[in-house]
Amino acid sequence: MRRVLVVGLGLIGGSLAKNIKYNQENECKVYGFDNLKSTLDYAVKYQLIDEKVDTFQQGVAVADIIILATPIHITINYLEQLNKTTMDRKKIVTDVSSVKGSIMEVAEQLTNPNVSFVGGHPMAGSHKQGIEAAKSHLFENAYYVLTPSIRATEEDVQTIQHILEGTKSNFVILSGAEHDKMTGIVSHFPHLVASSLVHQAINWQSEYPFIPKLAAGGFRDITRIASSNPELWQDIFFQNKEEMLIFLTDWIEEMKKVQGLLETERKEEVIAYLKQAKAYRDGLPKKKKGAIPSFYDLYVDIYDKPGELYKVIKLLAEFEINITNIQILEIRENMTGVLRITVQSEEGQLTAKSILENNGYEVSVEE
Ligand SMILES: NC(=O)c1ccc[n+]([C@@H]2O[C@H](COP(=O)([O-])OP(=O)(O)OC[C@H]3O[C@@H](n4cnc5c(N)ncnc54)[C@H](O)[C@@H]3O)[C@@H](O)[C@H]2O)c1
Ligand SMILES: O=C(O)C(=O)C[C@]1(C(=O)O)C=C[C@@H](O)C=C1
Repeated sequence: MRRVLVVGLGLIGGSLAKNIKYNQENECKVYGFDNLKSTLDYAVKYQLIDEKVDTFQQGVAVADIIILATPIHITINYLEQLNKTTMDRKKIVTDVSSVKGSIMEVAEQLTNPNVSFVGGHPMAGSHKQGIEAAKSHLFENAYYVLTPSIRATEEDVQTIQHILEGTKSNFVILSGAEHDKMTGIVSHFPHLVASSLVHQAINWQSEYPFIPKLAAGGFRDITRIASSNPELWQDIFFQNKEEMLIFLTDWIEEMKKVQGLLETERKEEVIAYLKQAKAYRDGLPKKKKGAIPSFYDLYVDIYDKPGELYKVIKLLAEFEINITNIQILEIRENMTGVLRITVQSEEGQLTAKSILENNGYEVSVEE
């Protein structure tokens, strides 16, 4: 039995712990540590882990594999602690941090011969935080970046991939620098822009108090991520500060260019600008599901209450949405669970999403 320790049982750590516990039950025993007692108690109560440990060091002593799923600066601190810890055998250590450069800088300096570090970052998440938001299917079809340190062997990388097999994510090996450049572009910098758009609304709010009422689909879509955990994102911005500053300079230049186009009434160029953006956005790869033809799935959060499943199905039936598959992904006593509903077309998927959302359900789809 491999002993896996997950440190930090929030959204990401909780999701990974749950996933490993249920997919590797014959191969792995999952230990959990979190410095919030209520989180640790929750993990035990709802069986996201097999056993809790009371201190980081206690967990390290028992573990063969360690997953650090804490805020980035704390993960760096734990790496430094691991370096100083005497160990009787080798431990494979991975993390989930959204920034890899600063983590790898520390990881490459580790001198403890028993620590083999393989950096990790699942490219999926949510604006929610904490163990209550953990979902074992969170990483399905997502890319999962691995950044092995110099000391990690090919076999160590394979071991990490093996214990994470049940996430059904796609592993890709990148250097820390490649990772931070690309995630800076498609994740970190967009976050700053989303928050700045909200600030723009706030700044005009006193003059136009009706603004929030007009904030319909567009504003909500583009600013969803501004509802994320501010401490986490502050950490990400500063850990990837060099790249963020480069993108900020690029963005200001770009905005000045667009400002010029508007001021000088260059309508054709504005159409070309929007067309190019549309073509790129429309062409983003859809998440594929292997050799099986396209599915149109919706993930619906439901409560463990009698009649919940019936209510969802009834709603969709009333609007003549044809369901081709339905699966309860996880539901435990007194806890929210997730329903995966498959419909026949993209149109059906979007209609079902808006029907369910209008009836108070939280729904996500893979776009
Ligand atoms: N949120 C996302 O979308 C996302 C996606 C991929 C990766 N990540 C990365 O995952 C990591 C965790 O983020 P999250 O979204 O799960 O945050 P979270 O707030 O949901 O979870 C963090 C957990 O770490 C615990 N923790 C804090 N300090 C600790 C300490 N000293 N010792 C032990 N536990 C401690 C907290 O109590 C909490 O349970 C971050 O490094 C982040 O960059 C986040
Ligand atoms: O979906 C969201 O809310 C996210 O912000 C998830 C997201 C992303 O940018 O895609 C955010 C940070 C992570 O490191 C990985 C994924």
